[in-house]
Amino acid sequence: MAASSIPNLNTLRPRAGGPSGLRGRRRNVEDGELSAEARDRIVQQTDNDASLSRISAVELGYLHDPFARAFVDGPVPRRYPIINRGTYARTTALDSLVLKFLRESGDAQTQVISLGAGSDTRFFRLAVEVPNYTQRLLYHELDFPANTIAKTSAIRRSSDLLGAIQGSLDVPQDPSELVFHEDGTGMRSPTYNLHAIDLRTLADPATAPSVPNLSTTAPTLIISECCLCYFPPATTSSILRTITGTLVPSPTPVGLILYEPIRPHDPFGKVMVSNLAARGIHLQTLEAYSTLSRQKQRLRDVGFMSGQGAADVNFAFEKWIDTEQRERVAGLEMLDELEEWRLLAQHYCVAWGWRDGESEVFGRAWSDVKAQEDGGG
Ligand SMILES: C[S@@+](CC[C@H](N)C(=O)[O-])C[C@H]1O[C@@H](n2cnc3c(N)ncnc32)[C@H](O)[C@@H]1O
Repeated sequence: MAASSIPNLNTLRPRAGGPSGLRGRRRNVEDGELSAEARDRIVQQTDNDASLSRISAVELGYLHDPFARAFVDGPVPRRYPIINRGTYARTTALDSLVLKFLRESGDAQTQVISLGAGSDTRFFRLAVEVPNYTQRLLYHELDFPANTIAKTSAIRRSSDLLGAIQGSLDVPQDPSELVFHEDGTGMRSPTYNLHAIDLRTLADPATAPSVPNLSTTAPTLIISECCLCYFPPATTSSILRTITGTLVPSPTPVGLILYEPIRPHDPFGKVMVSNLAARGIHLQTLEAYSTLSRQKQRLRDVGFMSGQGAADVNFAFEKWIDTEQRERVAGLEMLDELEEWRLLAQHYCVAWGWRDGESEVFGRAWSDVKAQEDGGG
């Protein structure tokens, strides 16, 4: 397993003797030992791990995703059963929040801004699964140039990815609607847009780069799936304030979905933190937003005042996914240690919050989503 394969459900599994465990590691990589470029590279490469986990879950039948393979060449190692289940639960949980928002929006134009999207396939899956929504959806993915260049090149090579984008356009035949940047770092279209932007440059609204094709008025869903956790808490708040204050200002409704690790202070959490440190990653948000209530408070602090909710992945798997699907997933692979799955899944959370304008689109979409209280099962 690659040393850069962090941090998701895969490598945070605290199995001391296992391939991703601590045994054999003599010391952690201290922050000061790495240059800023080296630290950025480690963070960029976390996408590779997310992508490999997605493919493992797809190939074993957990997820249906005809696009996951388009971003990775060669054989993909099979992940542990609890990791595959985690990838399934996380993807399904986030999908359900996204779909509730799109469904509730009806015929209105909508927008998604996916921060640190990496090789994420959500837009492409939506384009084929719910094409009636994606024709009215402006979808923006932001990541480091290193990752958007790779994704742009994969899109150019893949008739399936291109077909999904073209199929989402109202006028699929018009080639002028789909433009690849000359430098190969991204692309734009009336639906799918890929931007090479270092998110830290959004922290200061005065110098933030423009995001082409961004609507200031369409109800907007921001997704951070294991991304904002890489920044200091003050930087994540500034980035979110720039988006909600300058790029998509009030009264446009804006919702946010976060997926990131939590609970660093119990024995499992401590190993999780050590595993990350051994690879040169110090997640500052993990300390600051360590519980579900702290996650909800942070959402309020950055202006998502109309509503907030949070749940760990174990809760989302138990309460959001219907019995039939859970039984299907349970039948795919033997899960030796149910307790290990629960522990792992309790250390990742989905948090969501919104600022509604008059339309109250997020309130209608999300107010009935089952949230979890801290300490609750
Ligand atoms: C763990 S990966 C998650 C990828 C994707 N969201 C998923 O869940 O499959 C984290 C992503 O955040 C991106 N990222 C982290 N810091 C970033 C920054 N400063 N600017 C742009 N992207 C960043 C990384 O490059 C990487 O693609």
